[in-house]
Amino acid sequence: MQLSIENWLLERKSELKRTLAILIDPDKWSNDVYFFLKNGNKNHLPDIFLVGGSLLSTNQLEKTVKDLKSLGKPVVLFPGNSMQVTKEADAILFMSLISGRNPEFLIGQQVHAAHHVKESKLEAIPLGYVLIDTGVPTSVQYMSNTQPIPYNKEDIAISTVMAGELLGMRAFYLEGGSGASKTVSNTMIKGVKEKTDSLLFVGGGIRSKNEVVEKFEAGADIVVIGSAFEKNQSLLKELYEELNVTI
Ligand SMILES: CC(C)=CCC/C(C)=C/CC/C(C)=C/CC/C(C)=C/COP(=O)(O)OP(=O)(O)O
Ligand SMILES: O=P(O)(O)OC[C@@H](O)CO
Ligand SMILES: [Mg+2]
Repeated sequence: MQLSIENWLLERKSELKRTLAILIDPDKWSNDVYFFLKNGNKNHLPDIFLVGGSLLSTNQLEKTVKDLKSLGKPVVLFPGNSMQVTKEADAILFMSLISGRNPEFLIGQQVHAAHHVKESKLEAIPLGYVLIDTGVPTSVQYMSNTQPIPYNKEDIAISTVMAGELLGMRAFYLEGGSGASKTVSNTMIKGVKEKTDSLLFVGGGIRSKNEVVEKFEAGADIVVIGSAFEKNQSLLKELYEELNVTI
């Protein structure tokens, strides 16, 4: 029987395998990037693709997901709003922005999406999204109209994740937002890790192989790279060749 995406990620976690995710913004998806991935070395593909954006201004979500699916890797929706749902994906991070206090992103968007998600039979992974202030405002902060957790307030981040877990969330996404000027601190990742066994995604501003390794060593189960891959697709090759990140 095929494992659900969540169980597959949990199995990798229990085997201490590091999972590298590439975030694809459908607005930036192009045939060039597609053929680069399709024709390149299959060993240099990430373990999993996330697809989403805090704002989509093109109608390319379905095409992007279908193209990515053809590469043979799991494709998981990482939706910025209720419109970013398509049954073509393998799963959806069904998330609530728990670092913020905007009801629209705590529960409003989820209510809008609920029927569509159920009917699509997508696997939904209940996830707490935790935004950290890394100094420069990000799209997600602006679009969600929420205040991120202060950079050095590990205790707030830890309590937020604990509360999410008590509410039944099974995964957390700790991040500074796309293109963050600095990454979430290793101290914060370690602190959160000590208090939860749930799946931990870490992203935002991760640009180099050293940062990828650091975040895994601090406790990330899944490290997500978006902007750096958009700028330089060969980054994947470098990461796999020099770091063996998944093994
Ligand atoms: C469960 C459903 C259907 C929706 C949940 C909606 C919520 C709560 C979203 C959380 C907040 C949010 C807007 C997250 C977006 C995360 C994301 C896909 C970021 C990608 O980066 P961008 O923010 O688009 O960055 P750029 O502007 O740099 O492209
Ligand atoms: O684009 P970057 O900075 O890599 O961030 C990826 C993801 O965590 C954004 O939500
Ligand atoms: Mg985007």
